[in-house]
Amino acid sequence: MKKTKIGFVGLGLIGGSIAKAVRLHHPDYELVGFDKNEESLSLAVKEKVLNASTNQIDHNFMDCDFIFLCAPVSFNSAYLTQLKSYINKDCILTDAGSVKNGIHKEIEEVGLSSNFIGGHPMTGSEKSGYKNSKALLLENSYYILTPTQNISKVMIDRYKELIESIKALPFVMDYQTHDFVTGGMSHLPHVVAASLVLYMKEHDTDNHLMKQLAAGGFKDITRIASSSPIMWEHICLENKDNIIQILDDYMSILKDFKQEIKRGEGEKIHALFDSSRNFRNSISDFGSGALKKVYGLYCDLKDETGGIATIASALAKENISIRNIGIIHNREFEDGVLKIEFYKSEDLQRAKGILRREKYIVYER
Ligand SMILES: NC(=O)C1=CN([C@@H]2O[C@H](COP(=O)(O)OP(=O)(O)OC[C@H]3O[C@@H](n4cnc5c(N)ncnc54)[C@H](O)[C@@H]3O)[C@@H](O)[C@H]2O)C=CC1
Ligand SMILES: O=C(O)C(=O)Cc1ccc(O)cc1
Repeated sequence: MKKTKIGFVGLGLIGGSIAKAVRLHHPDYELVGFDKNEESLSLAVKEKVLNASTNQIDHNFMDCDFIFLCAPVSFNSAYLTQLKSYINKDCILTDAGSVKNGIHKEIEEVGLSSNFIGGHPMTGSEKSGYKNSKALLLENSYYILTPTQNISKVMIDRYKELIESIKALPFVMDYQTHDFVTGGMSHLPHVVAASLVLYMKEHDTDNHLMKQLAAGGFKDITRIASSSPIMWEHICLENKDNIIQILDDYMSILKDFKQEIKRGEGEKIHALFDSSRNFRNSISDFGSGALKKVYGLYCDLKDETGGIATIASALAKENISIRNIGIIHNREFEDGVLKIEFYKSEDLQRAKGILRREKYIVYER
């Protein structure tokens, strides 16, 4: 029987992570890749993530069951015409781009709509490149699929199966809804994070006191300002109409803050923060969060040296893998608590039992 074959165009953070996840869960699949960065390609071949690499779109892409386009958004469409000659009728062509309207239109123009299902993993990082890619990056994350009107249900189901097999969570929607929703929950926050950093850069004191003294809040909210400028240039240009409308709506909320502060209206300022706090608290950090399906808990630390290590080793002894662990401080937990995330719901349930048995106070939000 023919082995499942998957082609990758662009093997950076996302392409590399998808390829590594497929390799982890399907060691027998044949993976081929093209990237303009030859170092990434040779590393991927050396690590046996790819079976073969190429420095152009060529016969290596023949007979693929899936082809993933994972270059920066506007570069993905550049390869459609070349790829078309290698794509057979059952090949699922997909992308990983953060914006969908451009690629859906190009796909229509090139005549590949019976092969195309847009794809967008709702996970990532401010880092880029194959060297930062990880097999587990996509695990438990939503993975949005935007099928064309012309694609068969059988093809959608095949794509969903692949995504589920690498432990991500497929979520189907039309590409227009995708671009509005990601505009509000991902593109706007990236623009806001960048603008906060630029505010500090341009308005700090001569001896850089803001930069030196910036607390956790500034760092939390601006982590994503370290993301790839080329990626965000493409996203802003491709989702221009949505982002402009969203920025207008956002700026009107900023104006409300400015107006109430100017008027010295304590009650109204309070109401803005209160309404925001209530809504933020209704978004679970775990489970049904907008970006990641994560299983986690908060736990009060005992006041002793090596407190985190004690908890980590109690869980390790029971073979529970920790996805993420760290102390957080916020208004809700003013003294700081330990936030622990797990890969699986069963691990969360077992960890809760173990920690409560050890007399830790455990919270879920
Ligand atoms: N970074 C993130 O957190 C997320 C990114 N995405 C989307 O995934 C796509 C890839 O992003 P990343 O992997 O983060 O970027 P990246 O910069 O890590 O990787 C992009 C890869 O494409 C290659 N590349 C660039 N131009 C190319 C060209 N003309 N031809 C062939 N290869 C080319 C680069 O050498 C690099 O290996 C983008 O469309 C982005 O919108 C989606 C979800 C999350
Ligand atoms: O690092 C983060 O928190 C992100 O928000 C990453 C990210 C960037 C772009 C996407 O299209 C999806 C996710």
